Amino acid sequence: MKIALTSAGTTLGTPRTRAVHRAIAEARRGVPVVLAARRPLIIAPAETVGAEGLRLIDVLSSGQAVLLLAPSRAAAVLRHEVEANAPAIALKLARPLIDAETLKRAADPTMEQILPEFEMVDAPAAAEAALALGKLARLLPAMVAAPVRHGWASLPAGHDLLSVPAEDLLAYPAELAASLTKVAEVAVPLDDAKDARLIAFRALDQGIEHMAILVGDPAAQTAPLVRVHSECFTGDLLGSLRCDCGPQLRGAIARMAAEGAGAVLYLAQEGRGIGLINKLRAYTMQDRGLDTLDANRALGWQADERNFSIAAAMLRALGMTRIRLLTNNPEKVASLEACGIEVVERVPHEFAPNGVNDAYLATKAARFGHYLG
Ligand SMILES: Nc1nc2c(ncn2[C@@H]2O[C@H](COP(=O)(O)OP(=O)(O)OP(=O)(O)O)[C@@H](O)[C@H]2O)c(=O)[nH]1
Ligand SMILES: [Zn+2]
Repeated sequence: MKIALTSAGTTLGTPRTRAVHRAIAEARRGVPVVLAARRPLIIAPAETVGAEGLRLIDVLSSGQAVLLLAPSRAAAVLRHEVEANAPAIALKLARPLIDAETLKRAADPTMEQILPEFEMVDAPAAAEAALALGKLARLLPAMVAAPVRHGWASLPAGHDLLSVPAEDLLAYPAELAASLTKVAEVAVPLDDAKDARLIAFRALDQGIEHMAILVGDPAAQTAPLVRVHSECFTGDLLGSLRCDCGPQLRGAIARMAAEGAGAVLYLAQEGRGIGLINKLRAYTMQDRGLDTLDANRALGWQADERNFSIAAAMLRALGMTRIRLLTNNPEKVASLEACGIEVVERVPHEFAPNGVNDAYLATKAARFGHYLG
């Protein structure tokens, strides 16, 4: 099959999310994809593209090849300031594209920073969508990109690449929230709340499920107690002392049990939406002296990449649009209200520092504006 035919979203009336899911799978394997736009690009993540992928880009593209980075990462690689609000910064790459290892190091500040001098050039128009694909794939937001060669669609078999519309990548977060469906509901008595039920929500995104943990019958209350909790493998499951997530999760459930009702939304948005592996990389940067916010930025991510429209959609499906929110985070309140949820009260959810997470909590107060201590 040739490139033009694989552009899902327009063929057979398939939802526009389908091309994005396929592109995510290709990106994670390091296979280049065509970014369909007025000036189409062939792109692949710096983190996963190997020698073979780079060779394919060389064959299928012409014109200036670049490495696209988020401004916060580009500034470190270039060793000078860049426009912080630019959608992406482009660094010139010489052809043939041969050095996959250097590209990986340029993407990843946790690796040894043996880097050549890079030169900044104008970013292509579709650069933001290219970086969006890296982020959706939970890879480092660093993409190799080059203009698609004229006549690319008539290349021999074996060179057929998936094509994904740039606009579909940018529209994806909103499409995702709209795709949520309730798929299972069952009683699961918990240590801290015997009268608990789990309701699973599935979005059209590769099987990551979001859970609602209901204690009692919160929807029957005029403004039930709700905790919107982002998944934390290290804190929730392993009891990591680096954060406060474990005590916040168990504490929320215990409090709801004491009140007789409440709901915890357990969102598959690990590491404030950057994914577990990137959170572990952010921890490495924190061990080198950065705080939690600057560590995210050093990797090319924003401080908080969560999509709270998913939480709002779940609350609506559960019949809870007027809530008391257990949180210390003013952004969470604002984000939910922006999605149409009425937060009638913010209920503090503070736990004492444990000797390891003290600086993390202090940063949340000082730099994220959390109501703490
Ligand atoms: N990127 C990153 N994520 C972290 C770090 N520490 C914890 N997290 C993640 O932060 C998320 C926890 O956020 P929440 O519990 O919703 O907390 P919050 O936004 O700080 O607000 P509260 O409602 O007050 O707790 C989880 O997904 C954790 O994995 C870190 O150092 N870096
Ligand atoms: Zn945590």
